[in-house]
Amino acid sequence: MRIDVVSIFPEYLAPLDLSLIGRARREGLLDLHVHDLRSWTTDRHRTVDDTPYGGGAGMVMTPEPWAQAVDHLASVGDRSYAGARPLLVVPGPGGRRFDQAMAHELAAEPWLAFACGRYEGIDERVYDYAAEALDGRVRVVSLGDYVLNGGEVAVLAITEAVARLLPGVVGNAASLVEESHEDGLLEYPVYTKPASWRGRGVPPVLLSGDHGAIATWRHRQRLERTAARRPDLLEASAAVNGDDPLPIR
Ligand SMILES: NC(=S)c1ccno1
Repeated sequence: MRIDVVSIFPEYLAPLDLSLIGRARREGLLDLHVHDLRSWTTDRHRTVDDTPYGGGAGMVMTPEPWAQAVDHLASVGDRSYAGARPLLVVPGPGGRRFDQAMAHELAAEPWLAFACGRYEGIDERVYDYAAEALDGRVRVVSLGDYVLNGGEVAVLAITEAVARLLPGVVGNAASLVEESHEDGLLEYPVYTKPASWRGRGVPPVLLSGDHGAIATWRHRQRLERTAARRPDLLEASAAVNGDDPLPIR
């Protein structure tokens, strides 16, 4: 997978050099290109914003640098990928909610590009321009119903959630199963040595060696934890599957 990120703070993406994502890049599983939007400015101050038409607080990101960034991505597609175009993801509070299902969707894409807005946002005409230049593949995506100062933090989160699903990135693919949100349930509690710690023990079933009993216990823990913390997930599952949210009584 190739990922391009355009930002006025490229150094914000430095954490993508670390840990599993950094190793995936070094092993060629992930081809990451981070671009400074200001490299597509022409004035002495490398300006990327201006006052909003219609008034209001703050500044709006001007369209031209973004259009040149989009043109660069299209030219990369023409030059190196037989005319292919990336799916452009623009993080923003007004976007479609990012979730594990979308992480899988994005992980199936060969090429993602992220546009990190700042200030009060990007001139709306850029979205239309990008849609024309990128075969209509532009998606505004929100991590949640809250406001960040820009898209970079969201790109870090989305990139990690997506890249870890790529074959070979997470050492043991089995660890991706039974994770929270993979099948509509939260994950079960985990324990490790020592068996007795500051007067607290480990559930005896986990020390029993009875794998069937352990699996049953873990599933029940997932159901109970989901019911306690995220009942909405159970209601959504019941609405879709028509099943009793807590079949184990
Ligand atoms: N909620 C998201 S993803 C966001 C991006 C910028 N501000 O909020």
